[in-house]
Amino acid sequence: MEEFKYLIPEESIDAIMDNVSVLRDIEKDLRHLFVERGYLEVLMPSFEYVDLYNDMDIGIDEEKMFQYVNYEGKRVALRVDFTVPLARLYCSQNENGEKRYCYFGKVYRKEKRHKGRSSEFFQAGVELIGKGGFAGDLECLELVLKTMTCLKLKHIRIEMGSAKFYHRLVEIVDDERFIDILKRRDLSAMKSFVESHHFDQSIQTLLMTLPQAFGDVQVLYDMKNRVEDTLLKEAIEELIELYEKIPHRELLTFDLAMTPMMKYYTGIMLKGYSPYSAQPIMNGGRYDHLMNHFDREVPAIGFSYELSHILKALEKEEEA
Ligand SMILES: N[C@@H](Cc1c[nH]c[nH+]1)C(=O)O
Repeated sequence: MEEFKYLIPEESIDAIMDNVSVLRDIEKDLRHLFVERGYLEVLMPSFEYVDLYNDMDIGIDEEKMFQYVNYEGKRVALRVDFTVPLARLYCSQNENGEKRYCYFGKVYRKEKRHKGRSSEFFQAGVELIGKGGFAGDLECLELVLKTMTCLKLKHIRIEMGSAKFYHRLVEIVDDERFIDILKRRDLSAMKSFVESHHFDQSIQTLLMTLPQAFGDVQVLYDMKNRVEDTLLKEAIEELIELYEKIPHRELLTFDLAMTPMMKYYTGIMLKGYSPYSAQPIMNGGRYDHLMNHFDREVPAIGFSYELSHILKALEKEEEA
């Protein structure tokens, strides 16, 4: 036993020792900004019923949850997401109208094979509940851009996509294989896929350009001229409108091939990238139907930073 006593389970990678003070500084600055903007800090419980996440079909497989069976014989999981419990909180407290929440804490997502990857994600995020449409999107995006200075990273890029665009496209294409091809941005697979279907000409051209439909706002203008479907056009126009109204938009780029990280996204989607992090340092988006699960119609939008990814990116950026 002696030689095993320093071993740790593969779910744990070692403690964060360096730069904890940097992490706390970032957290402090973000908290200050969120609270100043009217976001109420909440400390959410670490445990939720597995059924809550499953019934809301958020797109995180059950195998990714750390679970146990409690005394009631019900399965309980360590928190895998903050957005879902906050939607529950809003509905269970019978809230109405706009509510702004912010949070700092960990979510736990099991990796299949760990490959040195952590299963603990330290998130700092906000949820803006009850503010729909353009006004809500604008408030959220402005806040994202405002937070940039808190992160201490010199190089950041914010990518925007649209779940509305994605869902409509999936509906039109009506073949599951399309999703995987899109995720891989595999041009030759897309070509064979298109050839094996009888889509009309405009959809064919759209699908073939999609894997490379990322970049500055010009991508949106080009794609807008290319699509004929009303919903697809609307989704692109939403992004363009936001871009045109937002100040300090230099950091914004677009990706129409973005696939939703979470199944609950219904409108704009946001991802933050650092050249020094393989994984996104921020994820977010609009989720207008999540609260239907509680028989409520409440629009909402939010985002969360992955503080441990940011910390690692900072270390690498400094080295470089
Ligand atoms: N909960 C999402 C991020 C998010 C917050 N609000 C909306 N989306 C995630 O963990 O990726």
